[in-house]
Amino acid sequence: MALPKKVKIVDVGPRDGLQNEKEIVPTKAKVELIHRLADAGLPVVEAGSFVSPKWVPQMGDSAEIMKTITRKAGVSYPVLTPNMKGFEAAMAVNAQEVAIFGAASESFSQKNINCSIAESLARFEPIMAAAKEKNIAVRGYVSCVVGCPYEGDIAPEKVAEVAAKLYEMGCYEISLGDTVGVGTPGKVQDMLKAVSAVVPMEKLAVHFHDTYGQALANIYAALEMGVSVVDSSVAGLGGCPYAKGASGNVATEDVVYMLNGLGIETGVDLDKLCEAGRFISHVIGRAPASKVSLALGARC
Ligand SMILES: CC(C)(COP(=O)([O-])OP(=O)([O-])OC[C@H]1O[C@@H](n2cnc3c(N)ncnc32)[C@H](O)[C@@H]1OP(=O)([O-])[O-])[C@@H](O)C(=O)NCCC(=O)NCCSC(=O)C[C@@](C)(O)CC(=O)[O-]
Repeated sequence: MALPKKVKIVDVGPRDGLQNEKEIVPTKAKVELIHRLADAGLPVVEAGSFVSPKWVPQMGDSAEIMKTITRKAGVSYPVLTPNMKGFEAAMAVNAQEVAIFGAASESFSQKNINCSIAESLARFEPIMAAAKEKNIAVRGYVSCVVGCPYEGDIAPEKVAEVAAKLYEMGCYEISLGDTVGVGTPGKVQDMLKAVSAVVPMEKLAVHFHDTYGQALANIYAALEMGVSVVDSSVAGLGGCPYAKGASGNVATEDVVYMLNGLGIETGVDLDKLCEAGRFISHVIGRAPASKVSLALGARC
């Protein structure tokens, strides 16, 4: 299949990235990062997460962030909402898009959101109903689409089953998360084949962590199958607090560089993006986990 001409990049750095930092990043720096990402041309910047602050204290300032950011026209700022409490909190600060998050692994579902897959879907029902009434877009995540930190390999059919349920419930897009980054291109294509049999390919996004250095190859494999939405994290920030050892998402800088090389349009300014990555890396006291950012930095 021909590669897509355009790819939508969803930068999840301010959420997926910063939720896993040991030190809590100051709210002011998160706001600045979100502004810089929007200014670099990212059409979607995941801004925070309305989960329990006892579970993920790093996201405890999401309401403050949503109240403080200047929202750029044409940019979406989704936030995670695991239940009605989170959804209502997100509505109180005028979120226009939310994301619900389930898993294809029972064990991961229990560790991450303290309930079974079936219970999680039941919790999402009232969110979907309320979102429909308020005209709020809902994105659906499925974690552990290739492997699980507790159960090992996950069957593509199980991923397809959960993705189909989220799609039938009304999610406008389903993001397929390789939470622990164990996927390789063949496995990713097998998984996408199963999922696209029940959810249209144009409604699917891929979300790869780069733990084993496979993320770019996996993205290319997904593009070959017709996927045109890619999640990534500026400077390769992140990991999941309930997936020990998982490294950050693939770096947005590296994805943009690859897509530029393929002649695929993203609307993202690579220089501004690298600046945003260096900014947040300076705040957290680490070099960016983006090879492209390091290579371009070395040339300056
Ligand atoms: C889902 C819950 C809340 C269930 O947690 P629970 O303990 O089962 O919930 P509960 O309803 O029994 O409530 C317990 C306490 O939490 C409070 N609470 C309950 N809900 C909320 C809320 N929304 N906001 C704030 N507070 C909340 C509630 O008020 C109560 O407070 P207490 O009475 O003890 O003081 C919990 O398990 C949780 O917060 N988990 C966090 C999960 C998380 O954030 N994981 C990381 C994001 S997912 C991810 O990274 C993967 C992804 C998406 O990137 C894709 C991939 O890579 O695979």
